[in-house]
Amino acid sequence: MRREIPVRSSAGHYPIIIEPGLRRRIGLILKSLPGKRSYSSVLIVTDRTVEKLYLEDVVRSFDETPHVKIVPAGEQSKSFSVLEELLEYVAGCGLDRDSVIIALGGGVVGDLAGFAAASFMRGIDFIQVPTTLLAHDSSVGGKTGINLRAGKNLAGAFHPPAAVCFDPETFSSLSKREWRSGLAEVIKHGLIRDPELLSFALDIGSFETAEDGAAMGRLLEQSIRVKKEVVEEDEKEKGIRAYLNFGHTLAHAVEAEAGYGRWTHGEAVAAGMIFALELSERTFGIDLRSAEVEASLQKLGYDTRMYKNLDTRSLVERMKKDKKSRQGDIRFVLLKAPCEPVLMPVSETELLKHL
Ligand SMILES: NC(=O)c1ccc[n+]([C@@H]2O[C@H](COP(=O)([O-])OP(=O)(O)OC[C@H]3O[C@@H](n4cnc5c(N)ncnc54)[C@H](O)[C@@H]3O)[C@@H](O)[C@H]2O)c1
Ligand SMILES: O=C(O)C(=O)C[C@@H](O)[C@H](O)[C@H](O)COP(=O)(O)O
Ligand SMILES: [Zn+2]
Repeated sequence: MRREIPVRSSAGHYPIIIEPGLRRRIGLILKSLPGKRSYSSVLIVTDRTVEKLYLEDVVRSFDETPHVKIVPAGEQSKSFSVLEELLEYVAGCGLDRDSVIIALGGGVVGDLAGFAAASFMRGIDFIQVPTTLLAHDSSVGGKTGINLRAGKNLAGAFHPPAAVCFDPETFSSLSKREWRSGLAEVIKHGLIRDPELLSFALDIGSFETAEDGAAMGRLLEQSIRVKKEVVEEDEKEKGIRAYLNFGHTLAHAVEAEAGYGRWTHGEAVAAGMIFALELSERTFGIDLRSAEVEASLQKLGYDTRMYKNLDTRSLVERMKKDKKSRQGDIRFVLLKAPCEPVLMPVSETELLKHL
């Protein structure tokens, strides 16, 4: 069954389309986008793993063979060197301002290709074709970018996609580890805004259950709705969008400190969320059932304490470079009650005590 969710953005509206088999109809979708003239050139960006699985289906959906750029799979591709190579390729293929870049893959490909589209000729269209559960988060809202040695996502742009096209059939090839990574962002959306989604996601029991069509549809759609509501209200993170960073202050420090790709983004976010829950409980003197949430996460195979093996002072130094910091003051998204996030400073002393 086809589902379509419109998202309001500074560039107008874009559709999120969820439909089994959609990867075989991307060419048609492009022709049917409201208000779009036909694109002069199409370039698909994908990674080595997704290329083998789904590239041919997408390529065949076009009347004329599109350009293709394949990047290595994994977080290391969100780098200046890969971006530079990609942009040179885009220019070499002769794309112009009426061209479109298609990001076929997970969050890494989406963030990288989206940033290439945001910067090439100061901005051309791009379409997200997400193939991981995690990318329900990364494909919506227009945040694009790459990592610097100094920190995660430190170079990037807000550049809303022209469309987001989910083919849930592509999730069938995801490893358990990638399911786990994606579920962490679903749980985040539950924790900050949707208690019913939170219970459903925590009780999922196994990733085999999550793969079941009905359960997957529910996880995907409810989680997308939370993301949509937040980014529609605050596209450029002037206010409530920062709440989507729940668990990320520590997570991004962990990812950079351990070496990009050592932990998946969702694994790091899961640990970061438990840390933020405990910090919230201490700060506000309330019970947010952090121990229960942690037990559920551990049952699903998350290592919620992996940051314990990393140097505490280095983690704190990295957190100072987080985009939410102001004049070196680290700010965390905490919960003052279930589903009631706040953004507030947390002292270094407090962090060093609990890390
Ligand atoms: N822009 C945003 O708002 C936003 C939001 C959340 C996360 N992110 C970013 O997203 C990235 C993580 O995304 P991700 O977890 O999708 O990582 P990813 O893109 O690296 O994909 C994970 C792995 O799964 C493989 N893969 C992708 N689709 C597959 C499929 N259908 N079957 C089998 N294997 C498949 C990939 O090749 C890769 O090895 C991080 O860099 C994170 O910072 C961005
Ligand atoms: O969309 C957002 O805003 C988010 O914070 C979603 C996060 O899950 C995502 O990891 C995002 O890339 C983090 O953004 P950043 O601005 O902290 O780099
Ligand atoms: Zn995230």
